[in-house]
Amino acid sequence: MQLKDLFYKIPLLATSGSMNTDITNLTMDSRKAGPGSLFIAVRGTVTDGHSYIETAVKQGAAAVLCEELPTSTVDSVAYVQVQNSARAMGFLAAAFYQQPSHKLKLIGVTGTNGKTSVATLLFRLFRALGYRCGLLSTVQNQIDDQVIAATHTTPDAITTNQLLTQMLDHGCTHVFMEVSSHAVVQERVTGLIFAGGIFTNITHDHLDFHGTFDNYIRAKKGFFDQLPASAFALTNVDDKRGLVMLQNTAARKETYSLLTLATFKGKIIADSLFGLNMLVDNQEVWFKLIGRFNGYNLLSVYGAAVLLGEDPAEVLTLLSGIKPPPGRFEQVVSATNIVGIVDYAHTPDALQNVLETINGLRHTDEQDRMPRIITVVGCGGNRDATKRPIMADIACRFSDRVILTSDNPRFEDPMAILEQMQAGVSPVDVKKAQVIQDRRDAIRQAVAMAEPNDIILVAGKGHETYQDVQGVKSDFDDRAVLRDAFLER
Ligand SMILES: CC(=O)N[C@H]1[C@@H](OP(=O)(O)OP(=O)(O)OC[C@H]2O[C@@H](n3ccc(=O)[nH]c3=O)[C@H](O)[C@@H]2O)O[C@H](CO)[C@@H](O)[C@@H]1O[C@H](C)C(=O)N[C@@H](C)C(=O)N[C@H](CCC(=O)O)C(=O)O
Ligand SMILES: Nc1ncnc2c1ncn2[C@@H]1O[C@H](COP(=O)(O)OP(=O)(O)OP(=O)(O)O)[C@@H](O)[C@H]1O
Ligand SMILES: N[C@H](CCC[C@H](N)C(=O)O)C(=O)O
Ligand SMILES: [Mg+2]
Repeated sequence: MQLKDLFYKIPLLATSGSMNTDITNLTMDSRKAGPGSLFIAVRGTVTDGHSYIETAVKQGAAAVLCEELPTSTVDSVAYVQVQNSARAMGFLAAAFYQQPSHKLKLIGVTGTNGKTSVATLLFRLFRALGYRCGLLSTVQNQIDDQVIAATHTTPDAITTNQLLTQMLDHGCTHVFMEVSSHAVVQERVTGLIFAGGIFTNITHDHLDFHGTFDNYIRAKKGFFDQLPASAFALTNVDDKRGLVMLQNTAARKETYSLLTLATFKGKIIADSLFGLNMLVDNQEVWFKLIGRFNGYNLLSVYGAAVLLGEDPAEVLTLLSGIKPPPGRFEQVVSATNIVGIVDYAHTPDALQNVLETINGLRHTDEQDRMPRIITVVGCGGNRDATKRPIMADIACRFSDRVILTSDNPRFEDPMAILEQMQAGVSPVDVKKAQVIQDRRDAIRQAVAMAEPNDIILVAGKGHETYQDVQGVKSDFDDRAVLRDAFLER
């Protein structure tokens, strides 16, 4: 494709060299640039892509897109200056891959918690309805049965358009993707045409990146602001910010609620360790998912499916048979009936929801003993530090015993993270909490402490199969560690 054909919707500030230059690939990483590449220089959080323009050119890049033209240029290379390269990259990537998002129904899910759950349920539901589908999620990307490892919750614009093209080639008609707040701010979803957007909820997270909660809200809202009039925007009106999200959207506004009037109305009849019994638009249904928060997820999935033209009764029948995604309230039960629950709760709200659910589900046993809740939890390094003391406090308030441990420390000192968590434990709860830095030892200790019928919540890593320490990812799977600890007991 020629360079000039890529600039649909992008105002150009200046150009040098030939706009007829042939472009065979796009990259924002100089290390991947080569002959035929258009290197896009993006200003990042760690470094500035503009510093690598010369390297990319030396490696053979055919053209450069940047916000600031370099002082010395190479005659055989084309240079294009734009106001915002990250934004331009969104439109360029869509143009380079010939607008794959226009040719299928792309649904985006945003919110602090529930994105993976909702996107995965939609993917499974639409496959059960007989469609070929694609999924872009934290756990994995998928084209029907083909699994493609995910590096991010929302991939960059080039990867997304490339994956959408593969999905189209496979015959996919529907694609469900998570839209993280980082992705909105970094323009990773710019240039995509969505058929629908779903908002789950917004609570404390990522304040390291967004600075303030208001900025975080604005980032999420930015996704709805860019939806076209042909799309639907489906929001949770029980969330304080549910309607704010839709304030400036051109899309058709639709709502769901467990508490009030809405386009899609649900009510929880019963919540047990075996699933949820709900009324959805006055139809009684049993679902395999657990917890009130999953009532919201299921309702949004139902609403989106109906908005996409599916038959409500058929949707409910199929949805009632669908299992939760991996690492979300996943149970591992010991031979002596100690109930292990592995859950991806890595925000204060998610942790509180899961613990409230567990508290609501436990009953006294035959000996009239109330099962204890033992929580093993940590917080990730190089991520929002302000959630650490809050999560430790929540763990203690809603559990009988707590073991604070490492999550993915990344490049931080694990003990420093744990000290910040400990600072949140209120004096009345100090006796409940202990620190065991090594996550395997922490899980083993929880198992050693547990008696039959007790519940061990291992929170924060869910489906993850590694632990990231100093940039090195070693094998680690909470579910496997728990299973082994049960066997060793
Ligand atoms: C904080 C953040 O979002 N960082 C993302 C961002 O990186 P960055 O801004 O730090 O980039 P940088 O290292 O400063 O580099 C700037 C530019 O120079 C380029 N470069 C750099 C070095 C070089 O030698 N040559 C070169 O060309 C880089 O390719 C880049 O284009 O852009 C990169 C390329 O798209 C992402 O891989 C990277 O994700 C990092 C790995 C990350 O951990 N992101 C997390 C926080 C994230 O995005 N999470 C959300 C989910 C959050 C949630 O909702 O829970 C997600 O969507 O995954
Ligand atoms: N609708 C919801 N409301 C509140 N908490 C939820 C909801 N759905 C799931 N959770 C909790 O949040 C955890 C993460 O869920 P999920 O992976 O679906 O969220 P996510 O938004 O994709 O997270 P991430 O930002 O990491 O991609 C779950 O393990 C559960 O504890
Ligand atoms: N998408 C979230 C996942 C956090 C998961 C937790 N295990 C951690 O590593 O902090 C993030 O990137 O902040
Ligand atoms: Mg996710």
